[in-house]
Amino acid sequence: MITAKNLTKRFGKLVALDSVNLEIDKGVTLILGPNGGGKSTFLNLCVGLYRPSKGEIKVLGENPWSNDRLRKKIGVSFDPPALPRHRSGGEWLRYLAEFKGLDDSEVNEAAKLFSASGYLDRKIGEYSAGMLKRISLAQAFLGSPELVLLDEPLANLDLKGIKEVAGILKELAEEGTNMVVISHIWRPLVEFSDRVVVIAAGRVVLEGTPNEVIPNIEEI
Ligand SMILES: Nc1ncnc2c1ncn2[C@@H]1O[C@H](COP(=O)(O)OP(=O)(O)OP(=O)(O)O)[C@@H](O)[C@H]1O
Repeated sequence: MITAKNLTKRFGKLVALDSVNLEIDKGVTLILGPNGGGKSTFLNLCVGLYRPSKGEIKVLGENPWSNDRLRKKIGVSFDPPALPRHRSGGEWLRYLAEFKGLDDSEVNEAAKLFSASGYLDRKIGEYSAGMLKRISLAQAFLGSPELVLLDEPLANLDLKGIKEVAGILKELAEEGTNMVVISHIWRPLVEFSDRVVVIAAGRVVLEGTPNEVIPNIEEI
């Protein structure tokens, strides 16, 4: 699904990702690692918001940089969610549905999935952090994309919400949704993850099945 070859991203003198070679297959891949390690930078390169400084990245066989055709095929939830404050959640999801060539009914389905239907008419700027997260998750799964990338899907949710959303992600995984998930709250997600990748200081430092990787992450 995703191939990175010598993928490097610099911000001025800072090397956020340093010659990363990584192959992400179908299924669920969990990306872990310390703050500032380069995880979100990797996600931003995957969705074409950043352009590599060196090396290359291919997502579903395409170069993601400024690639609207690819953006229509994938779903993404950022952290913090980057959503327009003066629009309602419903307006934003309908705008995205139109961009992706989807029917409006998909908006209701995605909102229902994350229990966000009750506030689709309210302005995003009025949402609590948890409500914002649910709309952002609905955005990611809108129209059942081939690949969904999630940055901290469990952040800002209360304990009940964490359990609920982890359960939904598990069901979607079992139905065959391909996901790349960055999460500091990894315990509820690891049981249904196929692979775990640890990125620290701009490099992939561990990679394998959960059984191979999790026992070795104490120091992260
Ligand atoms: N747009 C940017 N401009 C300048 N520096 C950036 C930018 N985005 C990220 N960085 C830097 O790149 C490094 C990696 O950041 P990144 O957000 O990818 O880490 P992360 O692993 O997602 O961290 P966290 O777990 O805290 O979310 C950090 O040193 C960060 O300050």
